[in-house]
Amino acid sequence: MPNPFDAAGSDNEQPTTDTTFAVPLAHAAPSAPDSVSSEGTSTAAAGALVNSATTCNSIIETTNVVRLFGDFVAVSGATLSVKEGSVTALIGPNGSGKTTLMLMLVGLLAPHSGSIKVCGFDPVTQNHEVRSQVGWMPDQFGMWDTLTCYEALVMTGATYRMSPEESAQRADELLNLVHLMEFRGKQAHVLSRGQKQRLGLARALMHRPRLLILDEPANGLDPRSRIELRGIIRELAEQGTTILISSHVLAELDEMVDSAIFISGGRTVAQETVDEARQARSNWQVRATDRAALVSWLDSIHIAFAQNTDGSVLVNIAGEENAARFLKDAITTGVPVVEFRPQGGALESTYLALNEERR
Ligand SMILES: Nc1ncnc2c1ncn2[C@@H]1O[C@H](COP(=O)(O)OP(=O)(O)OP(=O)(O)O)[C@@H](O)[C@H]1O
Repeated sequence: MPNPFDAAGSDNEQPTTDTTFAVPLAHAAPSAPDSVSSEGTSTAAAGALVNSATTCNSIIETTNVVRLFGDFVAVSGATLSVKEGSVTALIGPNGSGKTTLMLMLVGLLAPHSGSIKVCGFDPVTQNHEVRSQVGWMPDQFGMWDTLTCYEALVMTGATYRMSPEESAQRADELLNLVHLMEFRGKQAHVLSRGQKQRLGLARALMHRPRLLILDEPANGLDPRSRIELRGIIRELAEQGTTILISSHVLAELDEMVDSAIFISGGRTVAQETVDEARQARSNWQVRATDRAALVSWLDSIHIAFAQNTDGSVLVNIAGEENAARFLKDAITTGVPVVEFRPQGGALESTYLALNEERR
């Protein structure tokens, strides 16, 4: 039976690649710290897999999670907490361990040490419970290529023990949501990369998961589809779905998420809200129609600045309140400011600062 989670491979495989879809719904016991096999891990009795949740404040809690591949430490200490109902970004450079961590959260890889709780359940020993509540969209699309889009979704519904009627209805609802209705009867292999991403998202949403984990979902999407994806994510969040999303496009995340977890070298290094990140920004770009007047005013108030090639200047002001005061003073003084904005996105600033520290 197809695996809606796209099972991870063994230690020698890249775990993000979909390799097998044969997952019985009643599972065998785990043998951590090996990779959780596609044959599954939980001793939970097979039953309806569609989300029927209890509530908790932190939907994800991890403490000192470590994952090795042979001698290589891919995740060396991940400690994080994701609040129920939030949209949280997982941000880090290439190879920092984001996918490995996500695979452990969804129960497709077992940690070597540390603890993981996803809505109170251990993804290894309570794999069945975790899967019933989590929708997982891997960064690489693996779909049963010969199935049509509609069949692929209905098949996913079956793996979650949804009734044929419910699966059929949900499949059409989701094909509409991700704008793939015109491909409903087309085999998945004819889809473009971006269309496959969208089908992957629909698949992850089939069982109305309480928690959605998305690994670089915007990969391969055109600008319009990216905007739509942001809309879908915000809408799901408004409906109460908790979302953990990894992406390298930080400017997009600024608009999409409430908070971010930063990971570097396999270790979680910071967690902050987007509001906090905005507050922490200190580089502001100012442009005036009369540049000489701007420069002379900055000199008179002893504010250091750097001149940009586009005619604007860069000033360093700590905190948004000070920035607002600076702008008010400039205008009151008669400096003809036409542009005043923070340089770089909120999360980008934190990301750069954190990675600068590590250099
Ligand atoms: N199955 C595996 N076997 C050996 N090494 C692995 C395996 N999976 C991941 N790694 C290594 O673990 C590290 C973390 O990989 P991971 O895919 O989690 O990073 P990432 O942060 O998701 O990167 P990216 O942003 O490029 O997608 C990398 O150095 C990677 O080569």
